[in-house]
Amino acid sequence: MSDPLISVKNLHTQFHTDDGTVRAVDGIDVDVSRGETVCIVGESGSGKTVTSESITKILQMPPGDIPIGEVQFRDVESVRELADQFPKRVFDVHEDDAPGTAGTDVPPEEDRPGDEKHFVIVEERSGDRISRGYIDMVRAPDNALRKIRGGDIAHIFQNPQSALNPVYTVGWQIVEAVQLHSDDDDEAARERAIDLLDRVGIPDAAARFDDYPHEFSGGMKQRVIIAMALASNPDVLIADEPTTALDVTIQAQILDLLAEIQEDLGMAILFITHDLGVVAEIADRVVVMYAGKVMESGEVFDLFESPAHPYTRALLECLPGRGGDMVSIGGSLPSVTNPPDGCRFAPRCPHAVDDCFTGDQPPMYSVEGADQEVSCVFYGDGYDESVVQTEFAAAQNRTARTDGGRTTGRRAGTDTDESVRSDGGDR
Ligand SMILES: Nc1ncnc2c1ncn2[C@@H]1O[C@H](COP(=O)(O)OP(=O)(O)OP(=O)(O)O)[C@@H](O)[C@H]1O
Ligand code: NI
Repeated sequence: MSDPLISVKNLHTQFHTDDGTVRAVDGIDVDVSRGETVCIVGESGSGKTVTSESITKILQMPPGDIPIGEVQFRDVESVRELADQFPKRVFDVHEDDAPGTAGTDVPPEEDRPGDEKHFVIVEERSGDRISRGYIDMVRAPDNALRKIRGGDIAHIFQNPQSALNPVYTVGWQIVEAVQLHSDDDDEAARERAIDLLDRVGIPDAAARFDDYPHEFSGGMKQRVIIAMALASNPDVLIADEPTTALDVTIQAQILDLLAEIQEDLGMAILFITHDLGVVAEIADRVVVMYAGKVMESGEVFDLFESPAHPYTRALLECLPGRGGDMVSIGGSLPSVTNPPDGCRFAPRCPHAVDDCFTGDQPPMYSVEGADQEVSCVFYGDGYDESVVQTEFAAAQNRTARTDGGRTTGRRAGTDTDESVRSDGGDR
């Protein structure tokens, strides 16, 4: 299997505020491969935007800070290009191994202190040519990041208004984006801009070239933004709620457009949304975030078919047409400056047992028979995962019955502890 194009590893993004350190993203892993759409989904405040902005460091730093973690950009062309310009670190090359199976000896991050300068990591060569490696965007200096941002990795945002300059024509703004990444003269750039407008479905593109942003509807503006993002032929598109401001019909059209473009160009898309309906439309893989942590990740059909984490189940039940009513999840996100021990979702989880309230967030366990991983103690040894695979709402009722109504999350489910633990973790 080939490497993902983007590998977010153990990312921690914090904000130092007067009220303490906000742990907005608290050790998450996300992979995105070429041709793949990965959706990060979660409630408001779960850390989706901060994650996406940490990847290319468009995040304001300070107040933002990334004390731990790597964002590996594994585009070998970019690695070669930057390796020529910046100091690079070469790790052991296993030339004897069969192609594509070479092991690497890249030490874990904590064993590479003071290595900031070496953000270009070469893992493998064939002859003199770099064949495998990555750019660690967290450590990359601004001049290296500028090459990648808007070129190899493009961002689109929720509000097209703010991304377009009202005083310049739409055509001119795309020409500018084209020329930023090519040597095209004005004539060639103009032609390319019209092609791009046409590509994103602006009717009569040549005639609209000289129009100003205010002459476009919201949906058409978002198409223009996508055209600008495509101007550089990016390998990765990061889209943060790009359709949230649009009405449903237009939203569906924009999602179709992105899927189409992806099929044509084979780029990787990281798509941020709080809307599981949108996820169902476009995702290949899903990452469910909650309070700065990943609760569950997996292939979209598996995850919708059999959500593993109680939080994912709760989110899915909020979808109209599922589980009857719009059930909203009781309670609210935990404190971001002083998060609880154990699973971040435990205080709101109807299945929580004592182990859910101690230690760190549970590790990511593989879900048997599915392409899915879940951070929930019930998937560990000695637990029976079927306990959490009941309907969320039903489980809530049952908890209320056995508990005589739950006043604190802390004791929820303790009187069912014995039935929950299955000896030796038989399945
Ligand atoms: N500049 C900042 N200073 C302090 N805290 C911040 C800052 N930016 C974000 N946060 C906090 O980080 C956490 C994650 O925010 P983020 O914007 O990533 O959430 P989100 O999942 O994108 O939510 P939404 O769906 O509302 O966009 C929140 O608690 C937020 O208040
Ligand atoms: Ni956001």
